[in-house]
Order: sequence, then C-alpha cells, then structure tokens
Amino acid sequence: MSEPLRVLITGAAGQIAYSLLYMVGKGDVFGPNQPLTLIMLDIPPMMAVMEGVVMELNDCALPLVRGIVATADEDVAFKDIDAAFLVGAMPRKEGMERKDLLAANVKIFKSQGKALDKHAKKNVKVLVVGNPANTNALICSKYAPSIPKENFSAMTRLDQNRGQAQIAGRLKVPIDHVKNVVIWGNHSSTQFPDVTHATVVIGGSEKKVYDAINDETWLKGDFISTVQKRGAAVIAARKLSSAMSAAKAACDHMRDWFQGTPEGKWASMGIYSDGSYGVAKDVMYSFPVTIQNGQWKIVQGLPVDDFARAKMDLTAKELCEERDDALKVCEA
Ligand SMILES: NC(=O)c1ccc[n+]([C@@H]2O[C@H](COP(=O)([O-])OP(=O)(O)OC[C@H]3O[C@@H](n4cnc5c(N)ncnc54)[C@H](O)[C@@H]3O)[C@@H](O)[C@H]2O)c1
Ligand SMILES: O=C(O)C[C@H](O)C(=O)O
Repeated sequence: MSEPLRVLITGAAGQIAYSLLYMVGKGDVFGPNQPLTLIMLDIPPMMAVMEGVVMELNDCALPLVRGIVATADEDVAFKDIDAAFLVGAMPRKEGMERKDLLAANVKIFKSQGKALDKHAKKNVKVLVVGNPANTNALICSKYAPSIPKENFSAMTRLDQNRGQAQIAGRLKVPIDHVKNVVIWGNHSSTQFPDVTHATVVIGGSEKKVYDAINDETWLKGDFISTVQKRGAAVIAARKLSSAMSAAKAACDHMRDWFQGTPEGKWASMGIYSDGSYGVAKDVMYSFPVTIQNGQWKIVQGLPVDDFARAKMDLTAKELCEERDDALKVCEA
C-alpha cells in the first residue's frame, strides 16, 4: 500500500462535509487501496462541533483513514496537502443568488489561496465548492501563483448530475445510461446545461438524447431552467442548501480528476479558461473535459449553434462581472 494521501476538507463542521468526509474516508474518491490522512478545517467557534464529527469519523471504523487532523489553523491545514475540497463558506438563503455571497465569501478564498501557495504540494488538486464557486476558485488561484492554474477547479458536477438525472427520469432509464450532458459557464442561474451532444442507451441501442426525448420545447425550456434553478428549489424545500448531492458531486469530480474519465465519457468542471469556444479568458468557466493521468483536456470541436452561443456568452459575461467585483473586494 502507498503512503497516505493528505486530503483537506474545509467547512468540516458543516452540512456538506458531514456526508463528504464519510464518502472520501471509505474510498469513493481515491480508491479502495489508497490510505488517507483526513485534514479538517473549520473556524474557531465550530471546534466543539468538529470534535463531534471527529468522534463519529473514528467510530465509522474506516480502514483507509490512517490519521485525522482537526484544526482552525490554515498553516496546519494546508501543510503538504495532495488534494483540497474547499467547501467552507456561507451558503445562500431563500431568495438570494449565489453571487450575493461574494462579499462574504471571497476573502476566505484569498486567504486560503495564500495558504496553498505557502504550504501545499505544488501538484495539489483543488476543488472549490463554496459559492460563488467559479469566482472563488479564480481568486484562490490568483493568490497561489506558485501552483499551476490547471490545478484549480470549481464544482459544476452537481449541475451535470442534475441534468443527467432529469434526462434519465424523463426517459425512464438508469442514470448511467445517459452520458455527456455538458454544463457551460458559471455555477449560477446563467449556466447552460446542454444536451446537444449527450447520448442515451435506450431499448438496447445508443441514441442522441435529442432524438430519444423528441421534445425540443422541453429541452430548450423547462429542462434548462430546472437545472439552473435546482439549487434554489432544494433550498425552498429543505430550508437548507443541497448537501448530500453536493458531497456526491464533489466526490465524482475529484475521483475523475485523480482516476481519469471513463472512455467516451466527459465530465464538466469549472476550469481556467484558455479562450476555447470563444469564451473570455481569465475566468473559471465550466467546460466538458476528458481526464487522463491527472490532467484534464477540454473536449474541442463541438458544434455551437446560435442558441448555444447566446447562452454561453451570457454566462461568460456574468463571470467577468463577478471576477471584477471579487478583485475589488480583495484589493480593498
Ligand atoms: N458548487 C456547488 O455545486 C455547491 C453545492 C452545494 C453547496 N455549495 C456551497 O458550499 C458551501 C458550504 O455549504 P454547506 O451547506 O456545507 O454550509 P454550512 O454552513 O453547513 O457549512 C459551512 C462550514 O464552513 C465553515 N467555514 C466558514 N468559514 C470558514 C473558513 N474560513 N475556513 C473553514 N471553514 C469555514 C463554517 O463554520 C461551517 O461549518 C456554501 O457556500 C454553499 O453555497 C456549493
Ligand atoms: O444553490 C445553492 O445555493 C447551493 C448549491 O450551489 C446548489 O446548487 O445546490
């Protein structure tokens, strides 16, 4: 067995971490043979709660967990880490957009960017979950200049999973029969969930989702808005933002990054834009990627029609605005 990987989960006393710690600890992300040191970061007032989570984690008796570090000190938490799930941040309440959290949350990611720069392994893989996730990931990478920009990402996998679940539900097929639903842009209500390139195995053969559904009005209307607004719908129902599904999506994202995407399957992740598909640069934009040996590559050459172009540009514009607002907050 290899040396334990050092895996940081921030917001470790919060709701997402409560599911995420268990899923990571039992091997869902780094595999069944990879021992782990779990590092848990939260803020000082949450230390007593975190102590309870540590008790439970110990009581789960997970063979892969070889050590647990629970701390409120970023200098301790970020030391020599291989992977970081940056979850710790304020969630939105009913009636808010995720970007309304920017002023409250972006400074967390400035501080944690600096801590990554100072303490983490230079090949660390960073997933930002805390909202507004794309812009927080951008800020984090800007304050960690010694770590390659490709090592930072923002979570849009929950949106991809939501999109695939909508399609599978409508066609009454198992979820893993649907692939390559793409999320373009921001993890916000301007995101573009795109099924143009998606396929489904139905009745024993593979078909385009567009042909199998055969309802363009739904695909261009309610399907898109359901995915765009799913986070708000969960908040309206639970009075709390999504947690179990967010933890599962974070695991899917990091598992694919470490272990690779299966042949023929794409994953969507918010990554540093290189201008592919005419998207603005210097934003963390969600693209379809394939991953091998820990390196993602944007899926290139997909046709983009006028409908898609308008949606991809709208969400890019929002990301540019968020970036400019975030930089102002950080520089103030
Ligand atoms: N990208 C996505 O798809 C997605 C999905 C769901 C939730 N989220 C976001 O994830 C974040 C966390 O959600 P939650 O439901 O777990 O919230 P929560 O309030 O239950 O937990 C957040 C935890 O973060 C801690 N925290 C605050 N500042 C911190 C800091 N500087 N360092 C470390 N920990 C800190 C808090 O003390 C709290 O324990 C929110 O911003 C939420 O909007 C994103
Ligand atoms: O919607 C939220 O605020 C939480 C999260 O980003 C989600 O998509 O469920």
